[in-house]
Amino acid sequence: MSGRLLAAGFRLPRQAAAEGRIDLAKFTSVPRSSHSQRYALQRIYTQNHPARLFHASISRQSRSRFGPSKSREQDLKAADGQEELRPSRKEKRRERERRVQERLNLTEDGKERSQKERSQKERSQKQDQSQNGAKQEKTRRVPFKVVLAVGAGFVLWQTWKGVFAAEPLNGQTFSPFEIVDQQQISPTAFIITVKPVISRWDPLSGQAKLEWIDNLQRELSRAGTWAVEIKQPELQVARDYTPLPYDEPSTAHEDGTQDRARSFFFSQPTSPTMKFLIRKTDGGEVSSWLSRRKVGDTIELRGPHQSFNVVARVGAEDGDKRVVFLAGGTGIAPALQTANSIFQEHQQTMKQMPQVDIIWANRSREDCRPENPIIKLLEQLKQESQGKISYVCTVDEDGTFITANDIIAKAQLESPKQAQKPTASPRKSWWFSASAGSTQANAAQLEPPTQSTGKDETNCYFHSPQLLVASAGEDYEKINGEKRNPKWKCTCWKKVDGVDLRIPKFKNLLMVSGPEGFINHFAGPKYWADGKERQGPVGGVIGQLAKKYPSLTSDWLVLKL
Ligand SMILES: Cc1cc2nc3c(=O)[nH]c(=O)nc-3n(C[C@H](O)[C@H](O)[C@H](O)COP(=O)(O)OP(=O)(O)OC[C@H]3O[C@@H](n4cnc5c(N)ncnc54)[C@H](O)[C@@H]3O)c2cc1C
Repeated sequence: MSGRLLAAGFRLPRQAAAEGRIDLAKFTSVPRSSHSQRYALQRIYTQNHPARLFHASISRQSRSRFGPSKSREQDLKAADGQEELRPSRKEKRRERERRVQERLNLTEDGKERSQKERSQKERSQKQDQSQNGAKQEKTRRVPFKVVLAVGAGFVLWQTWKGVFAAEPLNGQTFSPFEIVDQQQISPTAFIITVKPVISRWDPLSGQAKLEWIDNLQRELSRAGTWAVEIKQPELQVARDYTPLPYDEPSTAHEDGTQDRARSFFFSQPTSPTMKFLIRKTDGGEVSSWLSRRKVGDTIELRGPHQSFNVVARVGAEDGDKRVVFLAGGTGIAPALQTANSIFQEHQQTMKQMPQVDIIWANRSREDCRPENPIIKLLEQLKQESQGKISYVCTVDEDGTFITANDIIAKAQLESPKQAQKPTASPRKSWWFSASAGSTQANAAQLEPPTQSTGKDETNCYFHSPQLLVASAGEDYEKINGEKRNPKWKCTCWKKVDGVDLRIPKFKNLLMVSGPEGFINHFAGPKYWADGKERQGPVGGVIGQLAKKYPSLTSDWLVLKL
């Protein structure tokens, strides 16, 4: 077959060349071995010559014998006009080039795509970055939101704490108390009894709240003087008022002893209520408003505000210490607190209890009647303390005023001449008995001072008259805004047989409480400095007495309330 084809293939171009239709020189370079090239010659021939029919017949023959190749069939079809001719080499090359180009284009496209992708990627990266930035911004914003949320939560919590979760009585917010009793004891004075209002929002149960108030009063009444503020809501002003000693229930101790139950006002000793003795002052903003309150009304209290730690100041050295209290009118309330706290402190050691003498000055006779609950209370304290607490009631109407002689008598002041007289050797306290054997040995036991303060009493906060002048009566450290603990430990030093020992040099107390004029008359005025009312130097009647009786300066502290 190939021979015939070849013959046909070469004969036809020659004939065509003879007829001048093709240039055979062109075909010399065509390798004969290549079937495709030979076929290309045929194509050239048949394209331009009617002899294609011959070619078609040959093709038909070969097709019948071997079956047409696909390309040949295409050619035949093309010859028959049914199909397009197979692509020439050039076309193929073009096609190839095109494909290459396409591929290149593709690559370029790819490149483009990759570029696009890259740019897209970059864009997406940028987007991502921007998103990340946004996220970062978000994350940056999140803490801000968190801060806001925390801040809002804190404010809410503080509000909740302040309004609902605060202690039933605290120094920051006013707490509602209900008036459960009101007792008129004289034309101008009355006692109100209040108990905390129980709200369903309270974190403490009703009973727990009452117990809390009970414990607070018990704790405070053992230290010294304290007061709470009562608010006048219409004018938004508040004044200090002194709670009366509360009813003390019976308490059992580990050593088997038991404190007696004390009930000043109620048959039932345990009554978690607070009582105030209030005098209505003409034109007074708060006292007048309080006098118009009825049982069932609500008043608002803030505190407690502790002032003098009388137990720490008077001490319990030998039982020979004295407290003289000059009280004018409602000034009896801190006098009762003082007597009660000293009595509480020494209930188990009555021998060491200082003598407490109260001189109560009143304007009207009515205030000193035995039916007056305050007189009853004083009487009860007197009896329970076995005379260690005593009281005298003076009435202006009767012309019985407190005089300088009363102070001298109660304080048992001695003039220097009397003081020079030989006296019995002083009784020894447990501090002295501890140093009875070897003073040096016991000195070490009692922690001798690392720096010798010697006789310098000015460093002793509780017992120094010099430090007391500028004191605002703040004997307690603030804990959570409340004054609860003694502010300073006493660092008084006392020389025993030439050795400095850490022994508090206790002082007698001469306390003056009442209206401003009363205090000014007996102890001289207080003064204001740095927003606080200071004790000021001792003046008035006591100041005059101190000139005559030096022991009033050396052995006594004058406290103004
Ligand atoms: C620690 C402490 C504890 C206290 N404890 C008690 C207590 O237990 N019981 C008690 O009753 N009191 C107590 N007081 C006193 C109490 O705080 C009040 O001072 C008292 O009740 C008078 O207050 P008020 O608002 O009624 O009178 P305020 O309005 O303060 O008036 C006081 C006086 O000044 C006069 N006055 C007021 N404004 C004027 C003016 N513009 N011009 C001239 N005169 C004026 C009034 O007529 C009145 O006589 C205590 C005080 C302190 C500091």
